[in-house]
Amino acid sequence: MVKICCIGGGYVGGPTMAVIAYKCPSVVVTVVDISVQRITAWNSNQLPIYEPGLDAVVKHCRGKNLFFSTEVEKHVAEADIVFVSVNTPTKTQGLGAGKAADLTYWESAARMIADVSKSSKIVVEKSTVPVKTAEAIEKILTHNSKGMDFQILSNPEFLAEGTAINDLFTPDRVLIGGRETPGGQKAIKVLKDIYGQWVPEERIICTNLWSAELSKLAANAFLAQRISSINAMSALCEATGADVLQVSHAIGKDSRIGSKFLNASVGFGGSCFQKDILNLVYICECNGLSEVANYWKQVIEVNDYQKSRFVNRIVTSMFNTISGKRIAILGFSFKKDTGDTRETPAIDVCRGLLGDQAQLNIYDPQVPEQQIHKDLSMPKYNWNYPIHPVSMCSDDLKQVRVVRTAYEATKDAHGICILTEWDEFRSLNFQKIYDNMQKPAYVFDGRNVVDVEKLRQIGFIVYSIGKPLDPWLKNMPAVM
Ligand SMILES: NC(=O)C1=CN([C@@H]2O[C@H](COP(=O)(O)OP(=O)(O)OC[C@H]3O[C@@H](n4cnc5c(N)ncnc54)[C@H](O)[C@@H]3O)[C@@H](O)[C@H]2O)C=CC1
Ligand SMILES: O=C(O)[C@H]1O[C@H](OP(=O)(O)OP(=O)(O)OC[C@H]2O[C@@H](n3ccc(=O)[nH]c3=O)[C@H](O)[C@@H]2O)[C@H](O)[C@@H](O)[C@@H]1O
Repeated sequence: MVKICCIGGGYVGGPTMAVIAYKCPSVVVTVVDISVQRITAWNSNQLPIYEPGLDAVVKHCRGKNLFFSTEVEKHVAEADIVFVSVNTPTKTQGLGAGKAADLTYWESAARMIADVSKSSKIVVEKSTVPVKTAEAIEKILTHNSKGMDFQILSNPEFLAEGTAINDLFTPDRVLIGGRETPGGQKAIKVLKDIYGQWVPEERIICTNLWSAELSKLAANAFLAQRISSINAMSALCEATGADVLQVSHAIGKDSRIGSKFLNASVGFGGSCFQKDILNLVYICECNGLSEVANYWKQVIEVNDYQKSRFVNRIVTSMFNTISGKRIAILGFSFKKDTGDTRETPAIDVCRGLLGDQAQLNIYDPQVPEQQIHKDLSMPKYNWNYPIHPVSMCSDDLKQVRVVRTAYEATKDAHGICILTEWDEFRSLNFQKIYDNMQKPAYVFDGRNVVDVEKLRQIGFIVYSIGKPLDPWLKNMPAVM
């Protein structure tokens, strides 16, 4: 019986291992984490992450062939295959600060594997890492191997939050990179046989280690680039009277371009796009490829521009002052169907509004109040100037109220900002909301979820990213 241990029970480790256990009943899977709180939650009815469909998968296997434990060393020692799915955030200090990946957690996991192992193992990079990380990990493991054989595989994860279970059940592809040696190829086959229990063979791509590592960074860079491209177009649409929804529909019909991932928005968020592109930029710079680095950096510059453009729109639309005005923030997570707020555009938008002295009523169906306060009060690292993190003034933070419904958030507000595309925002009773707001009442839709014409008929002044401007906004001074 194959024993798998996964170090790191986060957004990737938890769902990925749950699905392997579900699809491979003969494999015993144990997820280990140093966070007692997370493991306790995995063993409870309140899982540590909100992900549609995850509860059912976990309940089906937990206690049978899926286990969650804080006994990290014991389970690593017993495993045949060790997945490493620890966090790899952007470095905030020292060499490469603001861009390079911080591999502290990864390295300590690798050293621990070397220390506690008493048998040969396959070690799988599940975390997203800089290309050539496997080489460093190999060195750590082989220098401490005591004669055991460690094969390193790169098996990056492509799931997206909010659709993780579906993505894992029917992945577009599974990527496995390994050494081109007999030992490396044998290890690839072991992992391929596991995925092969539910993923069709033609969807399992096997490459060398460096291609697998780089493909993960490249995939995220290409995806984020599409969003920055359509967001750049959204600014031009607003300036010219074109409609970004019509433009994305028209270009997406070209099968070479394709229709997915062309939704203009207030900006992309999430724990990975910015981090992985910065990492790519750093690797390019280290390899002397400054033109390539600058090209990818621009994807993030446009994303930052889109967030500040949105804040500027709000301020100028409201007579250039939002001081003391109450603004309802609908949605705080970085996308719908997740409670994750890492790098959510809502943080930058809220900080921008608070910096202009607004009062905020924030509502999100999945993000707890304490998380919102934590996110807004944390010093903000600017990736260009990482050594000067900016903190919010504590008086500004006192202007934040977290509420429990969209109706509560919008009561007596001057304006509404929609920052996450939660389905429930599409079916709100906007007439009722309008009646309870200050006038003129504004809606700033950062996700193109509302019916602009319908809201204008009710009486709202509506701004929707990339849509033809409301006559009210056209007469306001230029904002960029
Ligand atoms: N979040 C996502 O949707 C995706 C993330 N990734 C990548 O997967 C990796 C993990 O991401 P997330 O799961 O989102 O991170 P996360 O922060 O949710 O989870 C990481 C977990 O690792 C644990 N950990 C850290 N060091 C440890 C150690 N030495 N021993 C045991 N546990 C340890 C932490 O306590 C934490 O619970 C990252 O490299 C990320 O870039 C890849 C694809 C999708
Ligand atoms: O490496 C990772 O962490 C993952 O990053 C993304 O997944 P995720 O960040 O969970 O979610 P996405 O659906 O990609 O959305 C990211 C951000 O882009 C925004 N977005 C997405 C699509 C779009 O058309 N427009 C747009 O603004 C979303 O609202 C969200 O803020 C990738 O889609 C995954 O393939 C990858 O595994």
